[in-house]
Amino acid sequence: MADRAELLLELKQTVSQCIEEAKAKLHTLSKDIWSCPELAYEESRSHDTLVAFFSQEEGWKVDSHFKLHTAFRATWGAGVSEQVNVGFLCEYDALPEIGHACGHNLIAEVGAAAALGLKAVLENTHGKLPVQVYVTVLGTPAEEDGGGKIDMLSEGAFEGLDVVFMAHPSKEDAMYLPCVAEHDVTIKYHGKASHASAYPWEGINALDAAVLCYNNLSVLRQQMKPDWRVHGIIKHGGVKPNIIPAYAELEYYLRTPSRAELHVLKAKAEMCFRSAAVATGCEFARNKYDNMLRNAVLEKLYETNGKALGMDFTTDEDVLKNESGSTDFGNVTFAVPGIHPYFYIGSNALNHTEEYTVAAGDDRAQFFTLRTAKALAMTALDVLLNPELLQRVKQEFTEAKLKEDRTLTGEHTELSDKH
Ligand SMILES: NCCCC[C@H](NC(=O)CCN)C(=O)O
Repeated sequence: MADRAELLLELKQTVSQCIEEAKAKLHTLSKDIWSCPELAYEESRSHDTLVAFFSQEEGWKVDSHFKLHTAFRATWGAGVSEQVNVGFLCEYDALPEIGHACGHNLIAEVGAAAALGLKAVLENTHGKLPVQVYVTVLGTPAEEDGGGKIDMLSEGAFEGLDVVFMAHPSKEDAMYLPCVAEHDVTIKYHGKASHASAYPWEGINALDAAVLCYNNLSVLRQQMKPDWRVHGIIKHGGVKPNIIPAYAELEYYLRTPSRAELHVLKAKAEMCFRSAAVATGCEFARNKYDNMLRNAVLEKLYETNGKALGMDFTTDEDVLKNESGSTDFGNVTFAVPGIHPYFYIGSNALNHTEEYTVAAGDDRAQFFTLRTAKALAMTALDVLLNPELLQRVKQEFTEAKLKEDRTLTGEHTELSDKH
């Protein structure tokens, strides 16, 4: 046991050193992505930058345009049977008008750095590990809109992975922040145009329907559970004041802490759409985001490694209980055990702001980004050197998934009976 502990410490020190030695090219990678923000499913340049990055590294097999046009896969390992397949994910989509305001360029850097560090160590263990290891990097586009990981899950991109890691820039270090289930919906109203002054009575005002829909959803909030969310915009409300709008369109996000509750909220919201007018179109998006299935074993390992590297994990109960965005990584956690910690980047700016865009491109973010990559790679080493630990990770995943699935069927039935 002491030998394993000594080996683990030695390998973790080597991982840190390898990532440090690669910091210049990793920074260039991140800055290249940051400087050319691309929207969901349109990340062609970022895809090419990451594919070139791994193609120039020795030993990686790179599949460009993997399952999705702007997704990729890079793999390293012997490809023998009985191996452990460790996955690292890279996100790289930006937000409309404000660029990388969620720091996805840093997510890509963390994934690449952790994979490089782990691979560098594994190349030199010469049989000291109890397992053969395969390292898989998946470039997963369109997290902010559409859910590229969900498309890739349905295409089998995550099959064979034993454990998966990524990390997300934030205003604090956290092993986990609440991630809720979410579904996009576009609501369309078709009316009839007419001159708004000369003969408005001849028109059918689609914008009126949109406004009523907006107000219906606003008053629905009184009957929503406090941790449900409904928020949206009127994307199209007419072209000129003197033309009765013949078309109006709204886009909304519906969110609940669990997959099961989302079903109930969607039903309530749909009644709001339809009661505003005879809604001529109500299209739920192709992909529904799941809540996150946590893994306490991996979170604890990550916390230990992060603290050893100087991370100061938040203990603010408000943040830990209420911070609730969504991510398509939630869907991944129902297929593969994994963690999606958050990391401080040297700024108190809030995600999805122009200030955060500046912070994500600032050199000051590099120290925190590389530290996170080291902690992820070290956490991977923890489970690779200790097969029993990996079994505990998988056991927890199986039990948590079973519990969620029971809730999904049970709560779904119970909630639908009530509404
Ligand atoms: N279908 C739209 C999902 C939006 C996902 C978005 N995610 C985040 O902000 C996490 C950080 N990228 C959200 O929660 O609004």
